[in-house]
Amino acid sequence: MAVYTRLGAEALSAIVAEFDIGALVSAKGIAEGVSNSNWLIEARKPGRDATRYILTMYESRVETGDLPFFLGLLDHLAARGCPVPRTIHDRENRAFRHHDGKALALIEFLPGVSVDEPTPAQARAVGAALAQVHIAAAGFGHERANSMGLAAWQGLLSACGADGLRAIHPELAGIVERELAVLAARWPRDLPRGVIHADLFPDNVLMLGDAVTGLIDFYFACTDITAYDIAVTHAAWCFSNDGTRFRADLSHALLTGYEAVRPISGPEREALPLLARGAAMRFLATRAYDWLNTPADALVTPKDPMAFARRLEFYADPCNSELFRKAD
Ligand SMILES: Nc1ncnc2c1ncn2[C@@H]1O[C@H](COP(=O)(O)OP(=O)(O)OP(=O)(O)O)[C@@H](O)[C@H]1O
Ligand SMILES: N[C@@H](CCO)C(=O)O
Repeated sequence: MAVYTRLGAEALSAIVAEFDIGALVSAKGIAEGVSNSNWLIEARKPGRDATRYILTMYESRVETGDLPFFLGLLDHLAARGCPVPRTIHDRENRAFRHHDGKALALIEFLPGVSVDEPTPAQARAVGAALAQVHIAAAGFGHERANSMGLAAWQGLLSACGADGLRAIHPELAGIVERELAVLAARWPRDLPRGVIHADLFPDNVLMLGDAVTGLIDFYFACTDITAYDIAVTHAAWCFSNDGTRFRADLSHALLTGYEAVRPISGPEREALPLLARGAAMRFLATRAYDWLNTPADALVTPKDPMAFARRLEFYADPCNSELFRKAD
């Protein structure tokens, strides 16, 4: 269970008292998520119904210096009608505060559940919501470099070493060497850039039926190639979990939904096959590193790097190069 910090009832009540949300009614640790500690809390003002919130305590993977960017972005997008949670500021109008040396923030609770097996209608809605974020983020005015770009993939994979990669799968070192060389030589430099989510997996999208009710977990958000975010979302949504089965129906729906809100330009479309190889490499790199470096007794089970090696092979196959061509 990913609640790394224990907070007793007194501590939780004291934290809640720093916000103008009434008194604490209930608090429950949330098992999902691996980066931070999260609680679902309820608070009530006198004579009102209880309201739900998410309390997040940032653990070592999130830099406190990045919080003004992440939390400011949520407020910017929410104010422009995007389905993202607002932050609740404390009585001194601060978006985050500290407790026992760790940063914490209170975030609006949004209804919905994460889907395991998306339908085309759901993929379409996610594509549209992603495009809405790309447009709304344009006026945000703050920048954050992508800490998970090409240099980070190279660093993580070289830390794994060829022997480590071969221990995961006999062919993995060869795939990584070949693909990193292609990505380093051909990574686009002149495509439109903006703020991107960079990790829009199904577990970071809350849905009710076919509607997106929440995009969450913006803790990899950064300034990078806008179309790279389409590629990340494509890699995350359009395959079976193990990466063995490509879902053309979800791919078509995701891209169509996106284009209903923000057109994909000719150069962006041309670059998508390569950007998708990069997206697959990004998650292959972090998963391979975690696979080799997570202690056996850790609270979290590492995710399968081969699921993204298979996606990478799919995107690199010239037979699939038509995949991102405009349909219809
Ligand atoms: N604003 C919200 N409204 C409703 N539920 C939320 C909200 N934010 C988070 N959750 C719930 O908490 C869970 C964990 O949140 P989140 O994915 O942000 O955690 P994390 O540890 O930062 O994630 P990750 O490990 O994916 O980086 C989500 O799966 C969701 O169930
Ligand atoms: N969404 C990522 C984990 C967080 O970056 C993955 O599935 O590997």
